[in-house]
Amino acid sequence: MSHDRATGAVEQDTGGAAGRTLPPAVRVEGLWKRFGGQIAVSGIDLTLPAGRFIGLVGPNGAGKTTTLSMITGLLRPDQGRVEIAGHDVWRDPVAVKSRIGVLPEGLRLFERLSGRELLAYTGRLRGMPGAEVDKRATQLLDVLDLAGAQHKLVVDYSTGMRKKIGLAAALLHNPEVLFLDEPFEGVDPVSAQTIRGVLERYTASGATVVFSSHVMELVESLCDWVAVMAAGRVRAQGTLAEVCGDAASLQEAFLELVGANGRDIHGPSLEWLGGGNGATGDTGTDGGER
Ligand SMILES: Nc1ncnc2c1ncn2[C@@H]1O[C@H](COP(=O)(O)OP(=O)(O)OP(=O)(O)O)[C@@H](O)[C@H]1O
Repeated sequence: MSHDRATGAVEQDTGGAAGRTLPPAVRVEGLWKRFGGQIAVSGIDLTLPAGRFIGLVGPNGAGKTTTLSMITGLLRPDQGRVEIAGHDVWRDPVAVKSRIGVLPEGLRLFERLSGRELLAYTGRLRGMPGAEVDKRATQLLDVLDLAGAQHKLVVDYSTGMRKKIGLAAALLHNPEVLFLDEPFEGVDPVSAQTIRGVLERYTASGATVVFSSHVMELVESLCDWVAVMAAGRVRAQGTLAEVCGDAASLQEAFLELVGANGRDIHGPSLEWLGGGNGATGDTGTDGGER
């Protein structure tokens, strides 16, 4: 495989195993999205290989959520194509949706169902046999440490519990590709470890995880493939080693790629900030006590 960090061009390793050539988990060509005058995603190309743990990183407003929404069929692109496991997302939505699991940002759940009922309902929507749904739900609730809360209403779940039940719902039908938007945000370290264990087990079986995150250390420790976005464009994509290049860490490579390295954080604009310099910054003559 060859790779160009600057343009993000990648000659694809197709993930072929034992003479079998797998299509990439995700292939994106010329994808655009505008919101009024704002270009959120600017004609990107992405090829994400199957069977990898893939991190999509970028600063706030880079276009990660918009991209993931278009890839998973939640938001219609203005232009461009998306294929998942060789199926066109917009021409063949049923084939695609049966193959993917999605944990979107700001996940909306059925709040008046219990965690177990939510999984039962998700299984029925997916057309799965009830006994199989029951078996998998019990295992997922157990592994994700939600067994004790399975009969509690989702509305009463904490942020971390909501992420975990959302993940269980996304995994229930054993998808080929799992998309997670900020899965670790608002999650405590114990729950994060649990989620991480489940995802590692899932990818070890040959499935693909694509997740967005701002936490470079996390991406560096979990992912073997990374795509970096900034200002609606893909700045680099490839294996972790390729994207890092000569940089000491993904964090350093990231700052360089998004053009934030050496940015002056000691400029004059916040000179009023910090203790001991006067509460109001009022330099007028009427400064006495009232
Ligand atoms: N529904 C919308 N209407 C208008 N503008 C939008 C909408 N959704 C996203 N945008 C804009 O598109 C750009 C990309 O947003 P997006 O949410 O995809 O970024 P992101 O990389 O996920 O950011 P973050 O890391 O902060 O979640 C931003 O400038 C955002 O303001």
